[in-house]
Amino acid sequence: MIQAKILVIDDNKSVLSALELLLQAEYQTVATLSNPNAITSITNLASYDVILLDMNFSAGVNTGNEGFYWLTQLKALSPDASIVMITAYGDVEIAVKALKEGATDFILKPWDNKKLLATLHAAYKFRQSRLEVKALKSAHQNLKSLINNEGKYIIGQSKAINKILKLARKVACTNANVLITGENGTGKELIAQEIHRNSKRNQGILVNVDMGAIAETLFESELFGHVKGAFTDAHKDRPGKFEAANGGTLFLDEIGNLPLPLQSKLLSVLQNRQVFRVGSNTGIAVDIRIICATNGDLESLVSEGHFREDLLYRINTIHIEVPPLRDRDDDVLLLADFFLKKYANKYGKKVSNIAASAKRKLLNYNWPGNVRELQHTIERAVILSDGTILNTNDFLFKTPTKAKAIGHLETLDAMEKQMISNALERHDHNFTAAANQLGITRQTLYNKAKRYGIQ
Ligand SMILES: Nc1ncnc2c1ncn2[C@@H]1O[C@H](COP(=O)(O)OP(=O)(O)OP(=O)(O)O)[C@@H](O)[C@H]1O
Repeated sequence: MIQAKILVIDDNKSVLSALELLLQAEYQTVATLSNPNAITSITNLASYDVILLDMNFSAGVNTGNEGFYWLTQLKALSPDASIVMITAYGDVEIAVKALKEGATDFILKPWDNKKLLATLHAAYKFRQSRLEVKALKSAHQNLKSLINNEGKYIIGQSKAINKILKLARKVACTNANVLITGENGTGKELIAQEIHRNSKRNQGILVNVDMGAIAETLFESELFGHVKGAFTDAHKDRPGKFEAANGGTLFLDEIGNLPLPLQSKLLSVLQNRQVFRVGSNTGIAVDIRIICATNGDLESLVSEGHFREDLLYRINTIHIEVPPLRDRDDDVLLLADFFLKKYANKYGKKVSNIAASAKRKLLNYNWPGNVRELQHTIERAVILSDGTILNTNDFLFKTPTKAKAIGHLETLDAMEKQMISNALERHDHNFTAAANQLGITRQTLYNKAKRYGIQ
């Protein structure tokens, strides 16, 4: 017994009972309707998988026009149903018209039981595939919006970040290739996400390829895909990242790692907008926008002969340079606060603030690992915290803190204040050690720190 619901609409009562008898043996639910005007009163119409619809209802009329009318009504009320038309007055022309107007199939009266059952079964299968495609499409759509909006937004108020965001949003609506450079952990990937999110391609996905994480032997197949048998482990056809990013954006991180032979292949893809899977001579058209990133100096790689100059010019139509965090003082505390709230919430901690002295410590630190290091520092401190405030002791740095330049300070007082602050940071607020370094007594240091409001 097939777990499906069939509705038969025909004004001829003997046809209805014959069909009901035949179909009840095969299908779980069979309903009949002799007057099509009553379809609007069927509350669960959309739950019927297949509707078998007669084409003539008024006595003496056999044009089929009534059937076409009810076909349109049913399609509007239950767009996913498979509708099979049935008539005693059919010809090829009517059958073609019915299919064009959305019927799934067409049956002539008198019918052959076996053929009718086969037709209805095919119509039922067709409805199932249609529903599956619909579900997959919606899952795909959800997945895309999940990938594109991981909730990672750029936090920052420094001049540098504002300038970058302005530029990123400006170039987003074009198809220009973008090169993002900057030290590790400065937020290059977030900027690529921001560009994609603000572009017309945001209905497609942003595919991320970290060239630093792929073994060199796999580069080609990862990027361009392969066909079955192209190499020993190629057991089946597989699309590469270029094809996966079709209609969206391809983010090539650590582009400096791309070996020279593949640089030529990348250049050719960018020029011809088609990819060839490894082992295939058939080009596949791709519509993608490329964003590349590197923490290295591509100009130097070019002069050393490790990077193609023509490729560099192709990928750097727009160049975005992200400064290191140590040069974005205005962002440090904003980011620290953002990560504090994020991780306090994630780990269910009460901590909600950073002490003024600890803030100074964060500001005086060099952040060689940039925002990623700040993020991990705060996460660690939040996990280990017991109270509501993070103190200097919660931040332990292995590398030395940066000494704030004092050359630009204009008064002796300002210089002294900065020197005292630097010494205290360096010695983790150990007053004896800081006083030794400055060549003053502990008490003098204490008095001066108090006078300058250094805690
Ligand atoms: N301005 C920012 N606001 C919020 N989070 C940020 C910001 N910049 C970086 N991050 C976070 O810091 C981490 C590192 O950022 P991202 O991966 O974008 O840096 P990257 O420059 O691409 O690093 P790499 O060169 O190592 O690939 C990520 O978790 C990211 O979410």
